[in-house]
Amino acid sequence: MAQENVNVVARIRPLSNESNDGTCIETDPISSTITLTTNQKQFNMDKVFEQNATQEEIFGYVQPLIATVINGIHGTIFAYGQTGSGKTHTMIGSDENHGIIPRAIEMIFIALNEESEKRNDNFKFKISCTALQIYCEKTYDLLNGNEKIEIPISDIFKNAKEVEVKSSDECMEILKCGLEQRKVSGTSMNETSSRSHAILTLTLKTEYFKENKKHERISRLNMVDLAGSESRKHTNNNKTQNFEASNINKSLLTLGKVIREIINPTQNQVISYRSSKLTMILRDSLGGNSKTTVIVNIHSNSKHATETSSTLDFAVNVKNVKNTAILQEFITSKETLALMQYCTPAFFHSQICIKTVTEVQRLGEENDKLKIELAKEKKINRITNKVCKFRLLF
Ligand SMILES: Nc1ncnc2c1ncn2[C@@H]1O[C@H](COP(=O)(O)OP(=O)(O)OP(=O)(O)O)[C@@H](O)[C@H]1O
Repeated sequence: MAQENVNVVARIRPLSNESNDGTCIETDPISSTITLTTNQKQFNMDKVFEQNATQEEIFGYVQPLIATVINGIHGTIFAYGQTGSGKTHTMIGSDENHGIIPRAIEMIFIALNEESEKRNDNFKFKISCTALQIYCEKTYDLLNGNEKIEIPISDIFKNAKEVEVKSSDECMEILKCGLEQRKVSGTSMNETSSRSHAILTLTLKTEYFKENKKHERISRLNMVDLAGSESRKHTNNNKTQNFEASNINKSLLTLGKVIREIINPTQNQVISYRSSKLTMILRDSLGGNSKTTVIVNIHSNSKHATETSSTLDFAVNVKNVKNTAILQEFITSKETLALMQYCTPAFFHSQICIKTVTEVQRLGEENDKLKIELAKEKKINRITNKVCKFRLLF
């Protein structure tokens, strides 16, 4: 269970023609460095994608993370950056030019269907999805058809509507319907500006038998399209948009604060995950049990130099966050499976049961070891008795 840093990749969007002020950065893709030309400050990333990078190239970079989710490890990909920097373009894209989410869904279905064909009947899988939005510090379920019902944050994934999907097309159809409920509005910075953070989660359950043992894996892939930070200087917002922007900025500031707390812990400090809905949901992805990639989207026009600088500061900080991703596998022996027949299916699938099963399995294994030791001891006793009898004869 090795610790691993959050992986951070920068994607520079093409310069917009809002002004002819040129760019505020220089990039070196070989050393993955971005230099802010206003103060020559250098920022080191794990990878830098320049303006002409395609959606395929970006997806190619996150493919290994998706492969690990397919193999039973939790994963998170999230896009961070100022408004209009290309987060939704990167995560969702358009019908003609798919972003990470539709490509990831397709990859997962292809991989699991192939595995299923390869192993004949000895491989089953189930995929389900949830879609949430955090709008003005309230969490809503994008799949329940009623955007007005706020869902309680305590155990959010249990409270969210989870829909089982049988194909990538079905999954995309459902998520698209959900995303249509998302709060979006036209601002002076972006005609289709997201006013909420969207969190789409796929849960993958796979099972197969090996050496009379059932191997079950349950992993989650969180794909997050954050709302973008906004500077009042560059927007011409109405009252509602200003209220939304201040909530977005507040939750992004909390995200930054939590990250600074994780990387610079002080004695007895409790990380303030609970200070915002976003950090509560991303808790496992930042300093927890997940493999995480953050894509920082950069709007490099010179007039956005201050926002670009703060995005790059965020990138450098989040790169120092360490996660410990653990294989989410439950192995059950034939004996335990037999025992489980006495449980109701609901009980069987509950967390409690999984814990009980793991405990029963652990005790079973301990029992097997004890039996072997006992057998060895009996054998030694028999030999000792024989030696004693033999000695008595002489
Ligand atoms: N790499 C890119 N190549 C081509 N067009 C891009 C790229 N990145 C962004 N755009 C375009 O810029 C506009 C704004 O992008 P997008 O909506 O993805 O920004 P955003 O960061 O999600 O903004 P917000 O935070 O306001 O929702 C869109 O029209 C999008 O198509």
